[in-house]
Amino acid sequence: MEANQRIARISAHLHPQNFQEEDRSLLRRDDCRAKGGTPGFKVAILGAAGGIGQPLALLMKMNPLVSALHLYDVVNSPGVTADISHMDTAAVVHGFLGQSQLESALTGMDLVIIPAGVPRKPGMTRDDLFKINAGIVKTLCEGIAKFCPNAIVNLISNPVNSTVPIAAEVFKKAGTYDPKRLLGVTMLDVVRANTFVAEVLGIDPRDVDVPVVGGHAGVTILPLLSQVKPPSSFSREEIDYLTNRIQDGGTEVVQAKAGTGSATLSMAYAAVKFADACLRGLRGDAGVVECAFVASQVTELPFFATKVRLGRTGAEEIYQLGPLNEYERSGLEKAKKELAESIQKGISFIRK
Ligand SMILES: NC(=O)c1ccc[n+]([C@@H]2O[C@H](COP(=O)([O-])OP(=O)(O)OC[C@H]3O[C@@H](n4cnc5c(N)ncnc54)[C@H](O)[C@@H]3O)[C@@H](O)[C@H]2O)c1
Ligand SMILES: O=C(O)C[C@H](O)C(=O)O
Repeated sequence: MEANQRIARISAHLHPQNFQEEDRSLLRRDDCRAKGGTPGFKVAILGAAGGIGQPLALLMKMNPLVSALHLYDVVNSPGVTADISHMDTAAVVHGFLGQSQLESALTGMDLVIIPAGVPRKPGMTRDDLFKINAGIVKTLCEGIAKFCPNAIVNLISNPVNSTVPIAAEVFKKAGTYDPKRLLGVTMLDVVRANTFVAEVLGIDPRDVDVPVVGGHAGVTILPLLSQVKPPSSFSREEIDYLTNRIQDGGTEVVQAKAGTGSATLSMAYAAVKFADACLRGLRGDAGVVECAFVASQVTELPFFATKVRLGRTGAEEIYQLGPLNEYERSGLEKAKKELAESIQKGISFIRK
């Protein structure tokens, strides 16, 4: 490559506002070249300049499985890109600003993570975000269907119980839908559940595994405390305390942030934990199992969060719920009632 081409390539990914059509082929070639020669996956973050997007970009830049990291937003992506790109880790970082650069941001991606959209303020439910976020998710998924239809999608934008059905409908309309590749991110519920259960048991949260099923809002978040690992028993008081705290974890943060947003740092941690599991699955690692909100036949609902096995093609196996106690069976009925409405709301938004 000529010296002037090398400079143009560097300039194009540091200053996405100056991005020219002819830069595209240079960027593609650059994406194929992981610094240090390590092969890896290409990952895009849509909403990369936001409260979740920035720490998520930081942590993905540190992930050795990532060779190219595309940071897309409608504002501020040049600054975030310049900042993150100075980290001396292998992933090559490119920034993309605004709808006209969505194609370049998405082309060739293996994994697309979507934290784009508005967060809650105190007093709001996640469903109150539907009005704004439904349209954002629709537009971004139309881009994915066009420019990287085979990518795995990790959808974070709320209300997840509705945005995942929206994404599915967009992909169906475009003829690109593969349920295995569309995953609603519920990992933060598991991260919280592991932490709160570990506090009660007085053990290291890294040694705890709590399956959290259902969906990602209020009563639809259903921790299965009877299936906690290591096997543990809880008093009725502890079960009530843990179930409520896990279901209200998001609200706890929204209230503490007092109008400035919702969980961003713990969410970025959870998103990276989940994205890393997806990438290990894509690489062909065996036994990668995490909870996610996916198309499912575990209940009568078309989508449901359970443990899934992640493989080369996405969510390759959806696990059944396992034995539930009376408390969990009653929680499941409440969860399904609310979930059914949220799922239908998402589907109707596209089919209307
Ligand atoms: N699934 C979960 O567990 C979970 C956890 C926390 C937050 N969330 C949700 O994640 C979303 C983002 O939260 P946040 O705190 O990062 O919000 P934020 O407002 O800080 O950031 C959102 C970013 O999205 C960008 N954006 C808006 N429209 C866009 C578009 N059309 N294309 C690309 N980018 C666009 C904004 O410019 C902003 O940078 C919210 O909907 C929030 O409720 C989900
Ligand atoms: O609670 C929110 O609005 C954000 C997110 O869904 C969370 O669980 O923290």
